[in-house]
Amino acid sequence: MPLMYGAQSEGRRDDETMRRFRHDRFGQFIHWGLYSIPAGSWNGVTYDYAAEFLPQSAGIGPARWAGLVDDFAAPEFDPEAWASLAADLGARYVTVTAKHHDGFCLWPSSLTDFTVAATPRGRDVIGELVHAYTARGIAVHLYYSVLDWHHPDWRYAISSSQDEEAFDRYLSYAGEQLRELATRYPNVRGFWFDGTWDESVKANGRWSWEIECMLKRLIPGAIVNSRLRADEHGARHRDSNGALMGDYFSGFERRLPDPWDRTVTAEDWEACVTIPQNSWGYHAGAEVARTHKHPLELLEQLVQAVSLGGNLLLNFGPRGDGSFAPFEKDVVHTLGAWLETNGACIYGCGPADGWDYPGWGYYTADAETGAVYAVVTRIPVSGAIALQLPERTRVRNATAVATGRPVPFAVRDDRTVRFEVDRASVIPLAFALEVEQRDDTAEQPEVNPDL
Ligand SMILES: C[C@@H]1N[C@@H](c2nc3ccccc3[nH]2)[C@H](O)[C@@H]1O
Repeated sequence: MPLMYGAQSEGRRDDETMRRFRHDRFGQFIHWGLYSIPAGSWNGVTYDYAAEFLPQSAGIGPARWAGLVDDFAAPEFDPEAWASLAADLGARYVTVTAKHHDGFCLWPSSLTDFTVAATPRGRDVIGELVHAYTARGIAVHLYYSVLDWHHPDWRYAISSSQDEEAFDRYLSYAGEQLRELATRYPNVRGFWFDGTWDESVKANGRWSWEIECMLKRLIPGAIVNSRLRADEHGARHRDSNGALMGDYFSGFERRLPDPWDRTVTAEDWEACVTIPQNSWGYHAGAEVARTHKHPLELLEQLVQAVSLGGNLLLNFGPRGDGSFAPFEKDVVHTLGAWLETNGACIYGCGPADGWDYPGWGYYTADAETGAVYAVVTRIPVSGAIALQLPERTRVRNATAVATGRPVPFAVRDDRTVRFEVDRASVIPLAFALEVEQRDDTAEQPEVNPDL
């Protein structure tokens, strides 16, 4: 159907900025704001729901919530230390909350007083972070919530002409804030939109089209996630013709596609996940919870995402004072150390065409060289890893990515090779496979069944 405000382009972007985003594969999400101070509790009551939802959970109105501005002193906020942490994690980009649903701005916006400028130290948090991350070669994306609980003209739905006039004022405010962000911080790489599911926003597809045009005019090559967009019929993420809007699909929140779902490889996409079960902002309960994910679970999610052609955005919620909790530092050390020696199977990689999901782990392939990686995350009781090869494919040799040492394997038949894996191996265990195509006339591979 003809659309005025559908997808602005067809297919994958192939410019340098998007190729870099695709190559990066791994990003760090940062949720930090006023919600980080109460950390899920209010007036002595702890609310289990996500910490950044405390105003809703505890019924705190905007005026009372704004009282937290005086407490946002952040004595431990150290942008260079945050950038070092991102580098240690192995993240190639960071997405930082410039404004979350509560409407508090982490930059000194001229459009409202509800910003860091009103805090005791008045630091331009976004400006200092953009400088520190960029200086470390880490790209920055700015998170912006269209949903805004603080602004008096926010509406969930439009049911009167007064609502329409108010919400038009709100969209003008949000549009000017986004212009301000793109103008103040022109070297950010992208914008991560959220809070766009309400009827009021879905009814304003033209506004979302104009925002995408404006940001890409102010910052040529800027990357925008699909959550910003609605078309004129209210279709989100993909327009009414099914075409992806924005530059990558960002509908996977606290979940990944199934490891065998190859349909997702048709688009660029990113999944965002938390370390606790469900809190993006710092929740004091997470420090003692036994429910947050083990670092190796998170690492497996990264490998799974790459095996399906996606990026993983892993969330960290700094405490109100600007420090990071020990359980988050554990994740940084575990993932960073593994990526230090195994990053070849992640950065610059994507799906390994023709290599079906094996169950014991994932296959990835280097997008440039075609090198295939087998990444083992579950060692079978037999200790034997069987690889089902694509047709007419031969494995010439295999090396352990972490050590570079050759790894023996048995050719079981013309479609199966088998590795013996030490069950005490540190997993994920990545093998680099040198493969070649066999033509039909070539001799059958030498089978050594007794291995
Ligand atoms: C990326 C994540 N998206 C926000 C969000 N808001 C929601 C409202 C309803 C249901 C799920 C939500 N996730 C979370 O607070 C976080 O910022």
